[in-house]
Order: sequence, then structure tokens, then C-alpha cells
Amino acid sequence: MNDTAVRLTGLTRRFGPVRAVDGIDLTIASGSTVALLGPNGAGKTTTISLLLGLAPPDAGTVTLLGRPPGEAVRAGQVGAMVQDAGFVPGATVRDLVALARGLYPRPLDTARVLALAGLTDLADRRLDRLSGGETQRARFAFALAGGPDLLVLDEPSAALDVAARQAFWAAIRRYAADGHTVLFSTHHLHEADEYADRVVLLAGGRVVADGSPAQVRAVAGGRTVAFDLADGSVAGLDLLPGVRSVQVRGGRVALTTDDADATVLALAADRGFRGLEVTGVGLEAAFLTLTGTEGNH
Ligand SMILES: Nc1ncnc2c1ncn2[C@@H]1O[C@H](COP(=O)(O)OP(=O)(O)OP(=O)(O)O)[C@@H](O)[C@H]1O
Repeated sequence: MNDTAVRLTGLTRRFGPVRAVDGIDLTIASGSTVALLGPNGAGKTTTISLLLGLAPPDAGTVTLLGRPPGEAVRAGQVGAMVQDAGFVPGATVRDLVALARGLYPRPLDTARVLALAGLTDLADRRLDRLSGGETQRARFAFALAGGPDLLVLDEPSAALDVAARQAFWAAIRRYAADGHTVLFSTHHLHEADEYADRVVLLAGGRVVADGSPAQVRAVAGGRTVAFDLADGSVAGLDLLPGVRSVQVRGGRVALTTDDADATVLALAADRGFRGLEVTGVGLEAAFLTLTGTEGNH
């Protein structure tokens, strides 16, 4: 199997004055699960359509599993779930899976596709009688049918309720655990945090951060060290190692730090503490900082 599932170099796409995708370089190793995270208009959908070969880039190149995207898709190596895909009215879920399986040289068994997508009990239901969440699962079944090495999902959990969303991510996890590569776009920060082993943060058509969810958090300021303000003095706290900012609220101090370990050790030596709490900044805060929207809300 090819070690590199996706390679994008200098990928660029403009719509008039808008640089929807502005020189993206990205390499995704086979077997990883990667989230393309970004706010509305960040360029996620455009990147995915260029990546799948659905639209030509203005500049740059795309290689999927070592080949041009069209070739990889035709060979059944790539499955995709894109937004607003229409279905033939009157056809059933089973018809759709049969259609998709017929397109690929080595399709998965029908029963496996239906089970993975959570559609076993709905196999004979007409597509135009499915709920929004069920329709989304049918799209997922279509993407899975060819048994692709690379699964590309554009905002896959849109329109799913909580239970359907959990079932959906459990299916993705199972598929990824078999060594398949999954690339999904989302603006749900917790989804990227929870389900991806790598997060690529897009804003304005560019990659603004790229790493593990923990690394993406670290880029934006690390951790918060909070404790009770015993004697009321905050003097010198800003000089402790790693500390970026000091806030006092309701008798507690919150230090934002790049190095929580060093901050806590120095704090212990300096004055001691009570009610210590160390928390991650969270992807949400990282996202706001990195995309430059902090304080604009
Ligand atoms: N066909 C098009 N014509 C003109 N502008 C476009 C077109 N497609 C996308 N854009 C613009 O390109 C930018 C990136 O859009 P894109 O849909 O890729 O973002 P996104 O991150 O997928 O957003 P969302 O989360 O809202 O789906 C936006 O400014 C969008 O308005």
C-alpha cells in the first residue's frame, strides 16, 4: 500500500477576488484520521472538491495514493461523501448500494456496507422517504461501497442527531481501525478533537495550524493554572516561568501558561497554593486565537 494517501502542493483556487484555497501544502500518511477544521468559508469544501478532482485547481497539484485523483477514484481507492449529492427518486437504499458497488472493482459485501452505515433495517426503504440523518447515512454507504483505502467526508455529521452522530463516528472509527485513511471536514471543534489523530486548521484558504489536537491547543497558549488567591497578592505571578497572562476572578487566580509544569513548580517554591486546577485551553479557544477572531464576538 502507498505510504502517502494525500499529497497537495501549492493548491490554489480563486473565485474572482476570493482566494478560496490559497497555496495549500499538505501530506497525509496512509492510515491516519485527519480533520480539516475551519469556520464557514475557510476553504474546506473547495479543498475537498479539488482533492477529489471534481474541480481543477488554478495552481498546484493533487496526488491520491500516488496517482492523479481521477485515476484513484476510478480504481475504487477513494470513497467520498460530499454535500448536496442528489439521489434518484424511487430507488431504495439497497439499490443505491448496488449502484455504488457496481462502480468499483473490489466492492465490500452489501451486508457489510449496510451494517457499517447503520442501514441494515432500512435497506428496502426508498431514498426519498429517509429522514435527514438517514439520508446522510445513505451517502456514507455510497462512499464506503467500493471498500476505499481513502475515505473523504465533507461535514459528514451535518443533519445527524446525537444518537446518529455517535453511531456514525463509531462506524468511522471501525473503518479507520482497519488501516484505512479518513479525511473529514468539520466546524465542530469537539469532533476534530475527539475523532482525529491530526487536525489541520484552515482559515482564509490557508493552513494556520497543523498537528495533534493537543499540539493545536498548545500553539494557542497551552494551559490554564488556577488556584485560590490566599493572601490577595498577585505581585510577581506574571514573572513565573511560562506565564503569559494573569487574571483574577472571584478570589481565584488564573494563569495562562506555555509550560504548566514549570509554572506550578515555581509557584510551589514561591508561595504555595490551594485549590490548584490545571486545564487545557481547549480547541475552541485555540481556534479563535489562531483564526484571529478572538475578541471579535
Ligand atoms: N462556486 C463559487 N463561486 C464563488 N465563490 C465561491 C464558490 N465556492 C466557494 N466560494 C467562496 O470560497 C470561499 C471558501 O468556500 P468553501 O465552501 O470552500 O468554504 P468552507 O470552509 O467549506 O465553508 P463551509 O463551512 O461554510 O462549508 C468562500 O469565501 C466562498 O464564498
